[in-house]
Parts: sequence; C-alpha cells; structure tokens
Amino acid sequence: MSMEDYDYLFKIVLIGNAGVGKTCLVRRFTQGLFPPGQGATIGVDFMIKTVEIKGEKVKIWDTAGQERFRSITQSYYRSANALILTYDITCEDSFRCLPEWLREIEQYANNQVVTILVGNKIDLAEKREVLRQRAEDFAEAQSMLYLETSAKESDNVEKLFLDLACELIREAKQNKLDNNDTAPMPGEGKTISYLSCCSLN
Ligand SMILES: Nc1nc2c(ncn2[C@@H]2O[C@H](COP(=O)(O)OP(=O)(O)OP(=O)(O)O)[C@@H](O)[C@H]2O)c(=O)[nH]1
Repeated sequence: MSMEDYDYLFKIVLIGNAGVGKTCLVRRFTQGLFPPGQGATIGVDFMIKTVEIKGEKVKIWDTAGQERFRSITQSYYRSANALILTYDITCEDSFRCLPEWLREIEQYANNQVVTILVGNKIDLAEKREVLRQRAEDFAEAQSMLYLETSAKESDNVEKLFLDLACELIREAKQNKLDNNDTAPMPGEGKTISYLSCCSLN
C-alpha cells in the first residue's frame, strides 16, 4: 500500500496472558490461518502485521504474554490506538489476571485508547471455566466492550478487527485521536468503548 492510499495509520496491540491465543487471532485475521502447534511469541518486534481495513492502514502488534517480556511489551503499547485485552474462556487464571492487565493499561496506555475485552477459544465450550455473563459484567464495570471469539473456528475474528478499525476511523474523524507515532504521556489510561459504526452482522 502506498502512502497516498490511506488517511490514517492505527496501531492495535494485543495483550493478555501467555497462551490465550493472541498470535492465533492475528494470524487468523491477517492470513486466514489457524497454525497447528503455534509456539510462544518471543518479545514483540517480529510479530507486527500491517493490513488494510476499510481503506486505512492498520498495524497489529502481537505481544508476548510471558512475564519476562513485560518490560518490552509495555513500551510498545504506549502509542497504541486500540488494545485487544485477551483471555482464554477455558482458563480461569487468564481471567483472574485481567485486573493486573488493566493496571498496566492505566499506567502506560494513551488515555484515548479504545480497549476491547476478548474471551477466546469458544470452540472449547465443554471446557469453559469463565461464564459469559461474568465476563460481560466485568467488561461493563470497566466500560469495555466484550466479544467472544474462536481463532480456531474463525468465530467473530473479522468482526473484532473490523469493528475496532471502524471505531478508530470514527474517532479519528472527530479529531479525538492522537494519530501520530509519538508516545503519549503515560499515566492517564482509561478504557472506552462504543463500537457502533459498521458491525459485520
Ligand atoms: N481450541 C482453540 N485453541 C486455540 C485458539 N486460539 C489459540 N489456541 C491455541 O492456544 C495455544 C496458544 O496460542 P497462541 O496464539 O500462541 O497464544 P498467545 O496468546 O499468542 O501466546 P504467547 O505468544 O505465549 O503470549 C496454541 O496451542 C493454539 O493452538 C482457539 O480459538 N481455539
């Protein structure tokens, strides 16, 4: 895509515990694949994908969940326009860690960042440990939108990225968004959500 083909450059960063499916969500969306035996992401730098969504250029950053990479990933989501906070519906632990991730968002993210909570692996319904209602209540209390996905079965993955892109475009058009690549001042993070403009279904 050349520079003239788009008006905005958005940065979407996936965060959440190791193994919840961040890499698989990105690969499903960007390549239409569910890779067998997906290995752990090491750091972040080589997991950036640039895609065109609704005629705009969107960079999707896949961060690693492991504690030892946290200090790397923090600096990467400072300039994020949107955060996809992911947990695994079959893993209670990944849900219990959400407040910890929210504290990081508070501390490091742009105060205009759009945050969406995603419960992944809904194809494993029989192994579910986190009830949908519980996650919805949590998301509502934090003013986040909530979506359940399956990277494996491709459920809601397109919707997730397209709805986010639409919201970012809408906000940018209202001049609410800091669109440049410079890091915003940390410390005033808050979560907002109103994905409305062009939902797929
Ligand atoms: N059944 C099922 N398995 C999934 C799904 N998404 C991911 N997985 C599996 O979960 C494991 C972890 O997936 P990753 O995408 O590597 O998880 P991650 O969050 O990127 O992990 P880190 O890179 O370590 O932070 C892999 O074995 C995937 O095959 C899903 O939607 N359904």
